[in-house]
Amino acid sequence: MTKRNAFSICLSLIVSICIVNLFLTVNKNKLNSKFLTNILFISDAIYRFNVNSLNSKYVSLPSNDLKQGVIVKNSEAKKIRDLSEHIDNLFAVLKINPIISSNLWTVANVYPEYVIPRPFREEYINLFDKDFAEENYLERILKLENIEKTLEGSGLTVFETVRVFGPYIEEGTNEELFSIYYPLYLEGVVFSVLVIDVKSNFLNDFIVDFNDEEFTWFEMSDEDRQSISTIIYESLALKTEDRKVGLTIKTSLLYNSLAVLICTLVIHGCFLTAVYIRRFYVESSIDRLSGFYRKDGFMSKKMSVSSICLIDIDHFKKINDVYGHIVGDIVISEVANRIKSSMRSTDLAIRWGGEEFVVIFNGELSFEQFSNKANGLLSIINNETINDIAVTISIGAIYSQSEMKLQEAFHLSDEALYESKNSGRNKVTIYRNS
Ligand SMILES: Nc1nc2c(ncn2[C@@H]2O[C@H](COP(=O)(O)OP(=O)(O)OP(=O)(O)O)[C@@H](O)[C@H]2O)c(=O)[nH]1
Repeated sequence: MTKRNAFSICLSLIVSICIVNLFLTVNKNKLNSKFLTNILFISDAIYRFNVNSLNSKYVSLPSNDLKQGVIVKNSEAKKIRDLSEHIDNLFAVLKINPIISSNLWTVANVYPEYVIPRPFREEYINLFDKDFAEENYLERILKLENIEKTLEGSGLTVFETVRVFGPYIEEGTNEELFSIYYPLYLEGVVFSVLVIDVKSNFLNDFIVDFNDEEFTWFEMSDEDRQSISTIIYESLALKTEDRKVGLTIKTSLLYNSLAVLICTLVIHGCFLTAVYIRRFYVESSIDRLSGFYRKDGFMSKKMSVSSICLIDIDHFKKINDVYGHIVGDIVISEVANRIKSSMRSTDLAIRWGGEEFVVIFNGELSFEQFSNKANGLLSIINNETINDIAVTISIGAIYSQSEMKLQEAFHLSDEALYESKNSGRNKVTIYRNS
């Protein structure tokens, strides 16, 4: 593994850990805020039900059809509140609440002498007949759940009288449930209790649904599992500032590691692709014969330069004609090699034409140094033959204190080159531009 690869993997790993942590934190907050918002929707729906039930009319029993959906204590109730529509509405609203949704089991409104459950189950008739034989239905619930009959003197707000009980197995149906008891008060005195029964798995299902929507892998923590009643009570009953809102939620180490691994592979893959694309781009911009950059990449660039040399092999056509094109190629390649050997890493060489090259000198360079470099190029070629051929070059150069566009520098160098060629070749002509 190369150093660069190892570095990329380490960096990808660190970035992935940060991304996964951030993702989980953001979504944990999102889950808790979704939980709280929907708890408040439940409160809201119950409040509306309360108002509606206070304003509902009374209907007579037993002649009314309503009796089918009502459990009446010893047939004593002669008049009951007509709550069918409101309780059906409440049931429908709770059914689409993401916290409860398909886990909604029963909604029941309990009055002293009658109970209106939705859905109506035959098992409830026996249950109420047996358990509530001695007392009226409401009294029994208030006693069992320790709910205040009157608000006055209790020091509690209406919301704080809510009770959450569970999990327990419901007699008759054998369903494992949580029950939320919501007492309804009129002028501070309780007149009814609304009971919402949900299957015990509701909170777990809420988290699973969230996972499906948000691609998270949250699980209920043991802490949450043991305190579902408290969590629901605190969210429903307490004032915002008193609420310790929130599910603690956990994530498994296995899934966390998997997420980090996938993330690392993706980031590292992107890095490798970027390196590959860059290499492809660089390689495709290199001239194969000389190893210099190709001219096309620089034609469009609005590059600024100060000093450049334009180098042209003398009588190259003759070399081609006498020794052949292949030898001509060898000469081009060797001339390029020799130029390259006298360049600094900051300098840049471009094959500008067939046997014409441009060398751009970057960084600080005095005129004297520049002139020495140009003359050095001349002698590095003419000092030693190439394939037993005496090869010379001519150079036209521009030396400038200030920067100018590459195209402009090239034109000036071309004029200088013309002078070198006209004055016998194997020469350097430098224009100074101040
Ligand atoms: N072998 C070879 N020849 C090339 C290549 N590219 C261009 N040439 C040839 O280079 C020659 C350039 O000749 P000219 O432009 O007339 O210049 P010259 O003969 O060098 O004469 P001066 O520049 O005036 O000294 C042409 O014959 C081109 O065919 C190449 O890649 N390989």
